[in-house]
Order: sequence, then C-alpha cells, then structure tokens
Amino acid sequence: MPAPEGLRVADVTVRFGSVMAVDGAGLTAHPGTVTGLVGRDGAGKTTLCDVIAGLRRPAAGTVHLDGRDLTGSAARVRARHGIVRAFQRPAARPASPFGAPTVRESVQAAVRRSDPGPARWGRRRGTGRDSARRAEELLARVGIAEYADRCARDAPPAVAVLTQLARALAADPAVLLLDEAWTGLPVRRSRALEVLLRDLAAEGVAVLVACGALEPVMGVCDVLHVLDAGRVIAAGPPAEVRADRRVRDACPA
Ligand SMILES: Nc1ncnc2c1ncn2[C@@H]1O[C@H](COP(=O)(O)OP(=O)(O)OP(=O)(O)O)[C@@H](O)[C@H]1O
Repeated sequence: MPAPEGLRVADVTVRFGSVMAVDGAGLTAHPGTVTGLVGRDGAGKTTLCDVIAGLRRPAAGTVHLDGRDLTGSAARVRARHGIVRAFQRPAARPASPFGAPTVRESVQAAVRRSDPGPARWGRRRGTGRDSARRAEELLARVGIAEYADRCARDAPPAVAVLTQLARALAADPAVLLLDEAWTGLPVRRSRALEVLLRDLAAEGVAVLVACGALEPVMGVCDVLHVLDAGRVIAAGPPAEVRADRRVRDACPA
C-alpha cells in the first residue's frame, strides 16, 4: 500500500475587504514530519490555519488529506478525518452552573467528545480505555499533570497552551495544527514541546506549526514554509530557507 500523502493545501486565497490575507498560498505536511509555517505578524499564518481546519472558507484554493478532497467540508468533518487544530487559548464559554472546569476536566471533556467515527476506524485510539485514564495520560504527556486540579481558566499561560495541546491530542490527530504554540512558554517547556512534537511525528503524525519567527522552529522542523503578505516566498529544509535573502528580509529571526 502506498504511504499516506498527508496534507496538501494549494492556491488558497482569503480576502478581508481590501486586505489580501492569503494570496494563492499552498503547502504540504507529510506524516512523520514537523512542518513550519513562519512569517511576521499579519503574514497570514492564522488565516491559512483556519482554512486548513475548515474554520474559514477561502475565496479560492483546495485542501486534501491523503488524496481526499476536504475543501468544502465543515471543521467537524475534517476533525473526524484527522485534521485537528490546537488553539492558543481556551474558547470563551458562558459561565457553567457547575463552576469553571479544572485542567483535568477540560481534557476529559475533549477525550469524551472525540469519537473517531467511521471515517477513522482502525486508527490508534478506540481501545475502550476510559476517558479518565486517557486524560491522565495526555496530561502527563504534555507535562502538566501537576496542574490537573487547577481551574483551567486561571491556569498560567504555558499551562493553558499545553491544555489546548492535550485536548487536541485527545482527538488522535493525523494532522496536528499548532498556531503560535511557543508563545509564552518558558525555555524548559519549549524544549519539552520540541521533544513531544518530534515524538508525535515519529508516531506518524503530520505536525504543522505556525510561528512568528524562524529561530524557535529551526531545530524542530524538517521543512519550513515562509509566508510574506499571504504568499509563500520560500519552502524547504530550515537551513536552506534561513539562508535565503528574501526570507531574511521578510521574517524575524
Ligand atoms: N477577521 C479579520 N478581519 C479583517 N482582517 C483580518 C481578519 N483576520 C485577519 N485579518 C488581516 O489579515 C492579515 C493576515 O492576518 P493573520 O492573523 O492571518 O496573520 P498572522 O500571520 O497569523 O499574524 P499574527 O501572528 O499577528 O496573528 C492581516 O493583515 C490581518 O490584519
């Protein structure tokens, strides 16, 4: 059987009024690799990630996963096929009569919600382990087990980012999208995050990380795509991309 192709995004265009946020951009993210999407503030990274996750409809462009055209699919359908986005911050929710959830409850809720569905039968999860145990594994995996009983809303920024990552991992992603995951992480946490992303890639996940600067992702990515004003101006191995003069002009180190 041929190896799965992973994520293929082509010719995506998104306009906000007169602003061309993404201008014919494309990228690939293969299983077993960590791919970086780098560009300065406003380059179009978040908008392109939104398009990939199905949270924003582009004016043009296509999104394929393993050869399957998901361009017109809703976010929940893409998630069932394995395209999972880790958000930077928890989504704002109305106050619950049961009080704000703890970090553990937040991850448990994601585990319970992540029914693989027929599209993904045969993938790793779905062994019948209970959600509580799975949540504990995920908390330990992202390194926040000691914060499990803290209120998720009041957790330190680094713990909030890692809680969102644990929630995304609960869905057993084939493609994991991380937007600005390094923001606010202390050095110890960023090193651990790098190791975790490499481990996920080694398990066959296609990891796609968006970052506002080159240096934080140089050591962890196999391939970088650099966005400038919505266009991909360079793509390739990190060292090659960093040496490109257009990249030095367009992207903070
Ligand atoms: N909802 C929106 N309405 C209008 N303009 C928007 C909207 N979202 C993004 N933009 C504009 O689109 C362009 C790309 O924004 P985007 O957030 O995708 O860039 P980015 O590379 O993720 O930057 P940042 O790291 O600052 O989020 C910017 O000019 C931004 O101001």
